[in-house]
Amino acid sequence: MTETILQIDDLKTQFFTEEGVVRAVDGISFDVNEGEIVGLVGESGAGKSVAAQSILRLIDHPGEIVGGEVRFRDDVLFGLEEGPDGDLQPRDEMLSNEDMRRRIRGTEIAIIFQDPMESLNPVFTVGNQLREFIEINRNLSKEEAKEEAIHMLREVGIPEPEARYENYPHQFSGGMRQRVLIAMALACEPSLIIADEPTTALDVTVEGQILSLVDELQDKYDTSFVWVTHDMGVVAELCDRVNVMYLGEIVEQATVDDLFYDTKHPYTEALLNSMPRPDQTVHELEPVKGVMPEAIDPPRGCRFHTRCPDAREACVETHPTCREVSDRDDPETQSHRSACIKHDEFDAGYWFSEPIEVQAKTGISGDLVSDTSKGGD
Ligand SMILES: Nc1ncnc2c1ncn2[C@@H]1O[C@H](COP(=O)(O)OP(=O)(O)OP(=O)(O)O)[C@@H](O)[C@H]1O
Ligand code: NI
Repeated sequence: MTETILQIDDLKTQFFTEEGVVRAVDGISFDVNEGEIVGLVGESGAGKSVAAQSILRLIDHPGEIVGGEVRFRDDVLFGLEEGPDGDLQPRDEMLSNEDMRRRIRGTEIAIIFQDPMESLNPVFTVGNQLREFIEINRNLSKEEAKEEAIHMLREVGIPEPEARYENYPHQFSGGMRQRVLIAMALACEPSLIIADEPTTALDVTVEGQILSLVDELQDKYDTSFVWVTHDMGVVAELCDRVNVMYLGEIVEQATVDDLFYDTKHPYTEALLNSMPRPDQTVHELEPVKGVMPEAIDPPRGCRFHTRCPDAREACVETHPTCREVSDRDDPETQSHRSACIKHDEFDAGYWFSEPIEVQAKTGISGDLVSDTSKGGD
C-alpha cells in the first residue's frame, strides 16, 4: 500500500468582505499519496489558489479557514474542535505557527508560485539565495551548500550553472527563473511540493520543457505534488489523479485516464471540449459557455446548472456533493467520484424531471440564467 501523505477533509475557506461572504473553498476533500502528482483544475475563480494556500494555512485577513481538516502524515496542519463555550477552536494537536513554518520552509513541504519574481529577492544573486536556503535548511557548511546549489541548478537544466550562480534574478529569463524556483523547492528534498500554476506565464515550449523536467525529477526524488492549473493539457501531461473544481467545490475526482476517457461530470466535459487537441483547428474549440457565477452568491442546487448543457429541473433543487460513481466491487477499480445527479448513485429524480433552458444550450449569453442563479443553498 502506498502511504497517504496529505489528507484534506471538508476544507472550507471564506473571505469576509463588505459585499458579503465569499465561499472560495466550500467543503473540498481529497488526498495525495506518496510519489503522486495530484491536479487541481478549474477556471479562474474556482478556488484553486485559495485551496492550495489553505493547505498551508497561508490565508490572510479577511480570509479565514472556517472548517475541515488537513493532515500531513501524522501532523494536523489544520483542525477545529468545539470548545467549552461551544465555539469552534483550533484542536490541541494542530501545529503551532512556528512548527508550521518549520515544516514549510522547505524540508518537508515546499511551495512554488506562479511569479518567480515574487519569490526571489532582486538584490541578491540567484546563487546566494539558493545557497543560503540550502545552508539553513540542511545544516551544511557554506562551501558544501554552494556546491549543492550549483548541483541543483544543473539538475533543473540551467546551462553553465557555475557562471549563472553569480547572476541576479533579472538576468534570467522567465523560464530560467521558474527553473530556479523548482531547484529551490527540490533542494531540501521535501516530501510534498505545492505548485500554483508555476508554468502558466511561460510560453508553450518552455512550459513543455519545465513539465518534463518536473516529471523527471519527480521520478528521481519521489516527491508528491499538488499541481494547480487551469489547463487540461498540463493535467494530461503531468498528473496521476485530478480534482476538478467549480465554484469552491470539487465536482469530479478521478485518475487522469478515467477523467479523460470516462468523464462523469458535464463541467469536466466542457473543460475538455475547450482544450486544444491535435486533431482540431482553433476554430473548432468550444470555450465553456457563460461565466462562472460569483462565489459570494452561488446558484442553488448544482452550482454548475446555470451553464450546464445537461441541466434539468432537479439540478436546481438538489445540491450534489461528490459520490463514488465507479464500480468499486472490482478491487482493481480506482475511485472515481462525481457530483452530478444524472448518475444513478444519486437517485435525485434527474431522469424524470424536465430539461431547463440554459445559456450553454442556446449559446446566447442572455438573462436566461438569472432566475435560477439567485439565492444560495
Ligand atoms: N483576498 C480575497 N478577498 C476576497 N475574495 C477573495 C480573496 N482571494 C480570493 N478571493 C475569491 O476567492 C475565490 C477563489 O479564488 P482563487 O484565487 O482561489 O481562484 P483560482 O481558482 O485560483 O483562480 P485563478 O485561475 O484565476 O488563479 C474567487 O471568487 C476570488 O474572488
Ligand atoms: Ni489561482
